[in-house]
Amino acid sequence: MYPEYPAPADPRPDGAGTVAPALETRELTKVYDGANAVNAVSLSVPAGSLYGLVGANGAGKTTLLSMATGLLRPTHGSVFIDGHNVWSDPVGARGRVGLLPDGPTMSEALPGRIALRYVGVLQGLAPEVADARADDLMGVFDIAGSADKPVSSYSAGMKKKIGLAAALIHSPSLLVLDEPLEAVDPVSAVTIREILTRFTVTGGTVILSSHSMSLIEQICTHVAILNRGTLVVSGDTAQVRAGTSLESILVDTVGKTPDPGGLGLDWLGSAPPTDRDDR
Ligand SMILES: Nc1ncnc2c1ncn2[C@@H]1O[C@H](COP(=O)(O)OP(=O)(O)OP(=O)(O)O)[C@@H](O)[C@H]1O
Repeated sequence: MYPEYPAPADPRPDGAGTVAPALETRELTKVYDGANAVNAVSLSVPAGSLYGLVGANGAGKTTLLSMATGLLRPTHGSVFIDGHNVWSDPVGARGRVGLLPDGPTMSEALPGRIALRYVGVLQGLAPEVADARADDLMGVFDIAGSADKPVSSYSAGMKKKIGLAAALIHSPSLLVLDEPLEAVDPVSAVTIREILTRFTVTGGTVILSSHSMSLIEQICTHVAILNRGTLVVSGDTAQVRAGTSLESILVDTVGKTPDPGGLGLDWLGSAPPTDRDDR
């Protein structure tokens, strides 16, 4: 069940003449132990965009995406998916989303094909449709050979792929992916990138978090940079880059460019310990 959360005072209309963003967060905030993990983030993800979310470790990406998809209760703020409030209209909002969370996505005791069928049926598909789509997806992601093995036996990259298959199986309009290419081999990464690009060409929207600046620069139409929970910049990727690289913008934003001579690790490179005197 979804936690109760008050509807915002002025929910965004989805009415005639208005194209609602695929995802919109307004003043979204999460406080942990008195500190803002996410700090009043207002983000608008246009329908049909491939939106990258970047930031250093602990910047708040997972927390933001978890709140945006109704998995985590915000301390403050609101979220709309295709104009539907995630908290006051969870059925209208959540069915439109395919989510690849950071962590386990399904019962890992089940064989891959059965796990996918289970997810598909839970999403409202007829069992035979879920079976057919599960086979299609496992084929595309090159894990069909492991369809009858328990998901718990899959490698990290295979788990990522079956998680992505689970996110896609009900043909959502919005894909929310936390680090979709983490641990995925380069060949499979090309396939996933093609799938995501094709998904947006056919009208879908993707928001993904990644530490791969080259991935974001190559496939994302839009990008947002988070730093310590705060949205630093967002918009069209080329405009955000402004002729430089995302990596240098991120490093400048975080402000921790290491001085190679000043890391305080002078002992690194010294001879390893030999026999200890006290042995
Ligand atoms: N359940 C929790 N309890 C307390 N603090 C948390 C919890 N989850 C996250 N945090 C804190 O919130 C901040 C943001 O964490 P989050 O996981 O969203 O960052 P991230 O950008 O996804 O990081 P990474 O790139 O390392 O995955 C961090 O300071 C983290 O320690």
